[in-house]
Parts: sequence; C-alpha cells; structure tokens
Amino acid sequence: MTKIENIKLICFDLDGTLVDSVPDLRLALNAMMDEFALPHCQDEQIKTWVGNGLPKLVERALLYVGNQQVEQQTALSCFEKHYQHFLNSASGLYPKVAETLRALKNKGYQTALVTNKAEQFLPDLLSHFNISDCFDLVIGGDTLARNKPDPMQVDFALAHFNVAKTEAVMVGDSKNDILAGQNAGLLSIALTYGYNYGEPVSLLNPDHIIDQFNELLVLL
Ligand SMILES: O=C(O)COP(=O)(O)O
Ligand SMILES: [Mg+2]
Repeated sequence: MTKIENIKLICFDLDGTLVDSVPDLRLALNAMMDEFALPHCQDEQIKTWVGNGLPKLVERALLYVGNQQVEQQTALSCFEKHYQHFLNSASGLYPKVAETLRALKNKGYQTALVTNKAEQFLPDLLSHFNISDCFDLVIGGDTLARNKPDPMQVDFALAHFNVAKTEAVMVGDSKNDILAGQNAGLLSIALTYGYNYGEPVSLLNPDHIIDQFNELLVLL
C-alpha cells in the first residue's frame, strides 16, 4: 500500500464505516413494527436497507413486511421516536475507529462526517462514542438539499475548508460513498466490512480498498 500524498481533508461516512448501527436500527424498527402489529425484521435484512437515510430504511422495511395500511410519514415519525430511545443501546464502533480518528487528527488532517443519517441523531451518537471532537464539520443526510450519492455534501465540505478536490478523500463502506466521492472528483477509500446492499463494495471501483479502519494510517 502506498501513501496518498497531498491530502488535507478526509470525509468519513458513518453507518457501516465508523459505527455498526444495525443493532439499534433493528430495535427501533421492530418497536415500530410492534406498534402497527407488523412482523419483525432481522439484522441480515436491515443491513441491505441502510445507506440512503432513515426515511428510505423505513420505506424498505415496510415494503419487505408487505405493509398495506400504515402511511410512510406515520411510520417514520414512530421509527424516529424509537430510534432516539434505542440510539446507543446495542450499536458499537468498529475496531480501532476511535484511536485511528484521533491519530489522523493528530497528523493535522481536517475531518468531515458526511452521512445520510438524519442530523437530529448525530450529536448524541457522536458524544456517546466520545468522538464528537474528531470532526471539524458534521453534515447529515437532511442538512442540505441532496445527499449521497449526490456530491452536494462533499462539495459543501470542500468549500467550507477551502480545499481542492485533489486534496480530499472520501472514506466509506457503500456505493453511495464511493459514488459521492467520484461525483465530486475525489479519491475514494472503501471499507469491506460495512453494509453495501449485500454486494462487494469493490464493484464500484474505489481507488483503495481496506479491510480494517486502522489501515487508513498506512494510506494517509
Ligand atoms: O442510511 C443512513 O441512515 C446512514 O447511512 P451512512 O451513514 O452510511 O451514510
Ligand atoms: Mg455507510
């Protein structure tokens, strides 16, 4: 693995990259299903629904259980109530995430969290894992008009730090991250352990592929 030179800004995805969030998403989804007398979902299914934000996750779950009667907006409000409750119950950081983020900050990189998860959940989640101070900028899935795979969030981060696209890299687990990076003209680094709709993230031709988060310290 050779070092990627001249990088100033690292954009990080959240779910499936930093946090294994499916256990809490499952608790919240199934609490929602209980309210509507609908069947439960399992982790293996939920993993294939993460990545396009919480409204899409709820929509995919309702479709999967064959829901005919509950309105999407009603279900989403119910899910959000339960997700706020279960937010930090069973999810965890992937190995070496906190120490690697700190090491990268110590090396002097600017850092942005670029996630499709709704903004309202981010402060609690980051502070629970004690990583709030690892990010100079946090951009949620509903912070701007469009989210990944659209490049808008990445472009916003580039402008915020006044960094050229050749000086930034996108790190993520799913095709939305790689495409958002590619659409913004950034190099991309893919993690193989996250959620990518059940498909290998290598299909998206990221510039670099790593199996462990701390391998970032070899690349950056
Ligand atoms: O889909 C979500 O809610 C979050 O996804 P992301 O953090 O992987 O962008
Ligand atoms: Mg992700």
